[in-house]
Amino acid sequence: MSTSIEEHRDAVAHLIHLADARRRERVEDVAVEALTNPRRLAEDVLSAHDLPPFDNAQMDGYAVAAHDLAGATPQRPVALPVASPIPAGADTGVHSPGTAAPIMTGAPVPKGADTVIPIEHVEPSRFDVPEVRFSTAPPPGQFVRPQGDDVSRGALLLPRGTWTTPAAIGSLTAARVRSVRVEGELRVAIVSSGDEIASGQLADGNGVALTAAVREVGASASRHVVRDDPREFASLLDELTSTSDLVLTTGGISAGAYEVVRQVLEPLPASWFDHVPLQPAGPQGRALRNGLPIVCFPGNPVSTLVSFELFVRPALARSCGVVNPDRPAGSGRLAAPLTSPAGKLQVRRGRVDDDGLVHLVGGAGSHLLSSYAAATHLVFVPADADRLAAGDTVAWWRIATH
Ligand SMILES: Nc1nc2c(c(=O)[nH]1)N[C@H]1C(S)=C(S)[C@@H](COP(=O)(O)OP(=O)(O)OC[C@H]3O[C@@H](n4cnc5c(N)ncnc54)[C@H](O)[C@@H]3O)O[C@H]1N2
Ligand code: MOO
Repeated sequence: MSTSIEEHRDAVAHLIHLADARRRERVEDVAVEALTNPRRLAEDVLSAHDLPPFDNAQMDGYAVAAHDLAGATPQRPVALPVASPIPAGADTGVHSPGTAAPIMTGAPVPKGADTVIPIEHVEPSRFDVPEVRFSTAPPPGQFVRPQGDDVSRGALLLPRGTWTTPAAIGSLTAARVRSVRVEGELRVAIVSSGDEIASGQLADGNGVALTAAVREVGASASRHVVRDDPREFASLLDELTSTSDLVLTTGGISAGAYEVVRQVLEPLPASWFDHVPLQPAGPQGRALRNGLPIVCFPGNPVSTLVSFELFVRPALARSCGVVNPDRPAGSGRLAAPLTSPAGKLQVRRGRVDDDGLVHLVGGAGSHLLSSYAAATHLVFVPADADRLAAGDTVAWWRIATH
């Protein structure tokens, strides 16, 4: 009895779990500016500074001492002479009592002033006048962002386990943290096999596509090409054992005479190479070699990408901390009839229109990569159906993100 799609998916998820454990064994110091992919902080980060670093204005307006405006009303406004203006970037100065100093958003509030009056509440609403009037008594502290309001010196800035999102990186940079200790990245090696690829007769479309797919979920990827030579493949795997957490191979697993991936890996104790009831991407494989998890995809380009979507992407995205690791799923009515191999789950490429109708894009052939590129959805035709009529309901995953 052949392995079910679910069994293979679960076994691959276990391999990715092992890959994730390899990743977690490593921590490294990384420059904050180099944190392009989200990483997990491996330790608490404390702030060495108050943020904001000084009391500063929240509004463009006038800095005053609130007690100078005590008793101000529209009927009895208080007039104050205008002091020197304070732009953002100025040093913290000293406020002259009984004056109002023009102050810009973010500029340091001078010692002795405690309140900012927005320019629109000042009469006249201008900075280039010798005197201004105020017709309300503000509460002390109004529109002043106090030193240390966001985080105070010595306090926890970001706890261990935080993902380095743009906000986290911004926060670290604001606190002048230059590098942080983070958990290792999940390093995925992508190995394309085949003399036709190694010689350049065909371009390594699969390797480049998988590299992009792996990076898209936040793992790091390296791309390698080997000839149909078992020794070359084995020696590359030896090398990858210390530099990678997971290997994805493409090609070399079916029934031909030069199936290098299968030849090298199938004899290993934990290996499995067989077909799952799926079209395309029927032939599949997996192995564990010297502790290195390896997932093997068929070489046809559509088969490779469908394999990645079904068997690897959800678990890999979960390991990389993606909040919604599964593709958005739904269902809709077919725009036209189709036929499908009985007994196999068929995965077609499609688009869903504004009315929810599902249109197939291109044929079922696993070499039709440009139709895959034109599609926005994977469309699933159940194993128990060998034909469907227009109007029948099919399930889909939305694969387009742009
Ligand atoms: N006698 C049988 N032949 C085949 C069977 C079968 O069951 N019995 N299965 C077919 C199916 S289905 C598939 S899928 C392929 C899988 O074969 P492999 O995984 O061994 O892949 P290759 O033979 O190496 O290549 C298949 C195809 O893909 C092209 N390819 C390979 N690598 C790349 C790459 N990196 N970039 C772009 N294109 C690539 C390669 O040139 C071939 O055209 O086996 C069928 N045969
Ligand atoms: O399963 Mo193959 O992946 O049909 O082309």
